[in-house]
Amino acid sequence: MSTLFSFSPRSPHNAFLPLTRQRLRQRRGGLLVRFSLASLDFLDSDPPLPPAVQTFWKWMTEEGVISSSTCPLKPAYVPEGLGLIARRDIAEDEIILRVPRRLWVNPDTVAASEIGYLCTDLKPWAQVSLFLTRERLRPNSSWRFYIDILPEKTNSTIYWSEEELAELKGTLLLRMTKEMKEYVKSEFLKIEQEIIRPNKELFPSSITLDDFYWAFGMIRSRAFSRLTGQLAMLPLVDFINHSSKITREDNAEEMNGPAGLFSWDLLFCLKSTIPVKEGEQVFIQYGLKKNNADLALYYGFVERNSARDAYTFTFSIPESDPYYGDKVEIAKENDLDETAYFDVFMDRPITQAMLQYLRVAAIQQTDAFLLEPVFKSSIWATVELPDQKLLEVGNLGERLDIAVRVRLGGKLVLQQIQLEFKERQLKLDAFEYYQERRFKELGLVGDIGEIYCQPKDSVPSV
Ligand SMILES: C[S@@+](CC[C@H](N)C(=O)[O-])C[C@H]1O[C@@H](n2cnc3c(N)ncnc32)[C@H](O)[C@@H]1O
Repeated sequence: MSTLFSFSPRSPHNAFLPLTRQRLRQRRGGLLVRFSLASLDFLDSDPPLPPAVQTFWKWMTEEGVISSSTCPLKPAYVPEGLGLIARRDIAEDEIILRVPRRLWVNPDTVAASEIGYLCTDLKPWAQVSLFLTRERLRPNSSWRFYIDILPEKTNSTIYWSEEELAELKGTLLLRMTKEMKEYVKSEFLKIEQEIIRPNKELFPSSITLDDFYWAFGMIRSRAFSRLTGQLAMLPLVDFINHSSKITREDNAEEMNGPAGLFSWDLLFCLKSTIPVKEGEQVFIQYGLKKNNADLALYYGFVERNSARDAYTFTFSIPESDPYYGDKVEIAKENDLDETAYFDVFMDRPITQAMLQYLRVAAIQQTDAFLLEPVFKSSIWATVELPDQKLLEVGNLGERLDIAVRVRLGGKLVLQQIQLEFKERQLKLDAFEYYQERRFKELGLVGDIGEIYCQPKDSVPSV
């Protein structure tokens, strides 16, 4: 597999060269089938679109998914890579694409394929990853026109080199990336041993971990799952890019409808949630709840918007806790677990759920124990803002820019949390302790703290 980014050990910042159009053209070579492109004049573009994209568009036309006369969209080079441009004005909530189920790549597609019977015990993402990896290596794959338009990689941190990942030191994004890669690797090793090696006739080309990472990255950055209920890669729909200007997520619906000349099928329908003028790019919202670390991990970009700056705290109730069972039970009753994750966003208060979880976890411990991890000097020693300066200097390249913004976002949020906890610490004396409240409820403690040996109501008055 060729690589998009070249590295020079003497110049670490070369690792972060931006993805230029020239590079984009190189990555999507692919097969140019001799379709007549006469009816697809609207695909003319400067610079010209890669042959693989033209072939793919033609394929979609032949499949009856788009009509060159009525399709409101065309593919084009945009700052986000490839994207969809309006060929005419588009109205709010107008359906702009309909992709029939027979063209979705999902666990049903895998089940119906030659390797389907081998994949029944795999998780949906692993099934589709193995399928995509295999189809990519098969010269005569019936999915060739789709696979040829998929990029070789994105800027998702799962594709970053060790040198690039080193820029994320101290961030949760680094841990999330490493854990995710470890998880994918362990699934791959199992699949390799139990499925690929014993079935060489079905897997004639060798499949590497990097091939599997590629497929996983494509799924993470392009698959849809909300509507179909199961993960699905949706050719054509997955040309759509994200914009922070889009504030609605209800961009799709499913319906039965015509799917080609003589067929009827379930259709995945993509809508534009805002009106778009002819010539403008059509966008969707990839997830309002995602923070910048999520965006970097899944899609390989971040937003320059402090509302996405977040720090994800991971809290656990230790098994050694004498009240472990009770506490986990309370957590589960509140849709949490022995380990819980809480995003804290810039300029937004800490959520009640996080404070409640912490209180439960700390019952019968001191408040200092509760807060200690947050104030640990090893964390705070790094909480100054040299990254702000780096951003001001600018011209960092795409990946270093992502790393610096995620680091800085996390640090700013940690600083905000430190202030918030300090303020709470000052007010601690005025707070009622859990035990105190419980004792009051039981009548063992009075309003001003007087202690009774028996419930107050049963204390005889003298
Ligand atoms: C569903 S694909 C969209 C099509 C993609 N641009 C392409 O060239 O194939 C998602 C990928 O597009 C890119 N992308 C989408 N929205 C973006 C944005 N707002 N900023 C930067 N990159 C974006 C990222 O590489 C992301 O992983």
